[in-house]
Amino acid sequence: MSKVIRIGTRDSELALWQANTVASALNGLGVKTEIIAVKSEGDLVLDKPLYEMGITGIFTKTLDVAMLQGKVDIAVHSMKDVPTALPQGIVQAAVLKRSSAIDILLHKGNLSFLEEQEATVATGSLRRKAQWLHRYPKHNLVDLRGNVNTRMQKLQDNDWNAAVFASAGLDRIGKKPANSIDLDWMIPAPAQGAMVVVALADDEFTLQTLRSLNDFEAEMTTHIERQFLRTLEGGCSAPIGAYASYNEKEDTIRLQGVLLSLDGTEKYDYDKTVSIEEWKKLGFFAAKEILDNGGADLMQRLRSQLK
Ligand SMILES: NCc1[nH]cc(CCC(=O)O)c1CC(=O)O
Repeated sequence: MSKVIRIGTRDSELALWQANTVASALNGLGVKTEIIAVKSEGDLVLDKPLYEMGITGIFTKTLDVAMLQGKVDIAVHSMKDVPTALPQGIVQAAVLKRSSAIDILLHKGNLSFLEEQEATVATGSLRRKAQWLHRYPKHNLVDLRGNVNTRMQKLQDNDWNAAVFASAGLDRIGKKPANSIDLDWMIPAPAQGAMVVVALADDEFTLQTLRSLNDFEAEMTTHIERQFLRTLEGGCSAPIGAYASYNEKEDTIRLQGVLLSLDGTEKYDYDKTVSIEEWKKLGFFAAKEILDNGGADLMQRLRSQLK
C-alpha cells in the first residue's frame, strides 16, 4: 500500500526540525510522508504570559483539530507541550529516543551576576521562575515568550543578564551558543527533551507503522514524569518539575520531582530510586507523597492564584 502519512507540525524552526526527523525515520521504513505546517494560537499570541492564557495545550490544539478533521494523519510535538490528557480519539503513537532534558542558561559572557543580589533573568515558565527564585531570592525575573529564535533575539535586545532555555531545543536546531551553562540543579519540565508522535486511535496502519519509532526508555521515563504531573496538577499549570532516569546497570529508575510556590519560597522535593518493576505507578506514588506532606494545600493555593 502506498499511503502517504501526512505530518502536522507547528511552523517554528524547532517544530519543523522535529517533523522532518520523524519524516526521515518513516521514509527510512519505506513510508512516504508529507509535512503540513500550521500556526498555533500559542505562537500567534506573544504578548501574554502562557499561564495567563489559562489553558494547557495551546500549542497542540490546532493540530488536534486538524487531525480530527482528517487533514493530517499524525502530529509531532515537543512532549512537554502536550497536555497529560489527550483529546478523545487521539493517542500517543510513539515517543522518540530522548535527548538532553536539561535546562540551560544563556548569558552574555559574564556570570558574575550569579553572585550578586541585583540581576535580571528572563523566562516565561513558572517552573523555571520558581526554581530560580528559590536559589536566587533577590533576583528579578521577567517574562519571556516566543519560539526559541524569538526568545534568543529578545535576550540580545534587552539588558537582561540571562535567559533560561531547554538544551534540547537549541541542540536540535544547532544554535546552542558558547555563552551557555547547564543548570544541573534545576529539575526539568516533565517530558522535556522528548518528542512524541500522536495519531488517531482508529488509524491502525499509522499506529502500526509508528510502533517501530518508539523508544521504550523514553516512553517509560516520560510516562513516570507525566503521571507525577497529572496526579499533582488537576488542570492548572503549576510550577512542577520531574525527571526520571533509567540506570541500566542496576535496572533501577530514579525519579526527581519538585513542586514550588510561585515565589519559590515553598518547595516540596521527591528523589527516590526504585526497581524497574515499579515504573508504572512511580509517578503516582511520588505525587501522592508530596500531596500528603503539604503539597495538597499548596496546590489549592496555586489553583486560586492561577485562576
Ligand atoms: N515551551 C517551549 C518549548 N517546548 C519544547 C522546547 C524545547 C524542546 C524540548 O524540551 O523538548 C521548548 C523551548 C524551551 O523550553 O526552551
